[in-house]
Amino acid sequence: MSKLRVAVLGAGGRMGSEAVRAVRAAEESAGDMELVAALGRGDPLSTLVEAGATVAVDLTHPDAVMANVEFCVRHGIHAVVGTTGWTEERLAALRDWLADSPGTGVLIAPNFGIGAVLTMRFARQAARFFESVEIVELHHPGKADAPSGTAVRTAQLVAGAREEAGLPAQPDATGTALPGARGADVSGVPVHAVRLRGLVAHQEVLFGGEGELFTIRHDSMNRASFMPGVLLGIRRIAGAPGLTFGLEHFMELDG
Ligand SMILES: NC(=O)C1=CN([C@@H]2O[C@H](COP(=O)(O)OP(=O)(O)OC[C@H]3O[C@@H](n4cnc5c(N)ncnc54)[C@H](O)[C@@H]3O)[C@@H](O)[C@H]2O)C=CC1
Ligand SMILES: O=C(O)C1=N[C@H](C(=O)O)C[C@H](O)C1
Repeated sequence: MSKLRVAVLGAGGRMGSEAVRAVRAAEESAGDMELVAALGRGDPLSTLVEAGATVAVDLTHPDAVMANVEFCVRHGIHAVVGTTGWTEERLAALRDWLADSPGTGVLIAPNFGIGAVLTMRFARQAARFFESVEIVELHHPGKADAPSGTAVRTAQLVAGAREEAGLPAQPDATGTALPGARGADVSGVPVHAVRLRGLVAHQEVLFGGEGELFTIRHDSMNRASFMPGVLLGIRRIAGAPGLTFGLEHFMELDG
């Protein structure tokens, strides 16, 4: 079987440099992929074509990711995307590009951490049983966006499950508040973002009912924690044309 020819975009960054290491390590151990390009800011995207990349991993910046993914899709290069910033409008544009490039696959993974994916799944399952829910995400102070893509996705999943179950809006008697004191409202779920030196990537989903609290917490202690998910995405994306949103679709969670 031919090797997957992998390119990493954002290769000089915190996640990108870890992904370069992970792909090289997989090349040594499993031998099913090879790193053919490592692009930093300012490197031309044509390098991907010249290097014959078949899968590109994007770990750049919300301002850069759209142009990168559009280039990949238009050139039939599968993309595994960890970069955040995927609004509904952006996803709609991506679906249009993919419609013009059948056979090309794009994975958007709000979080590559296996435990983070499970957190989202379990939060969705728990949502209908509790009157109240709030999300606290905690990250390193170098993070460009707030709230995190993971927290937004978690809130959307929780909100969807609440709506399906016919739950009313959450109880909250707040009348006066300093702006931001109650967090950001994501689909009716308050999301609070903490930025603190020493943190990597962490999330708590807090559920409350009468006389009962239930907390789901996930901690990524380093960026190596995301790499099994990145490699899973690289290995699966060529067999999944179109848009896959969320690593859970490659994890056989219902099997
Ligand atoms: N899905 C997941 O599991 C994870 C996602 N992320 C996301 O990945 C993204 C990157 O995070 P970090 O590595 O912490 O950021 P970072 O700032 O350390 O690295 C980003 C790198 O991308 C480079 N860059 C910017 N524009 C570029 C372009 N057009 N082409 C090539 N390189 C470009 C920058 O120079 C920098 O080296 C963020 O959106 C972050 O939220 C981060 C951790 C896990
Ligand atoms: O910027 C980060 O660090 C992370 N970004 C992703 C997000 O916004 O959810 C994933 C993880 O939380 C780390």
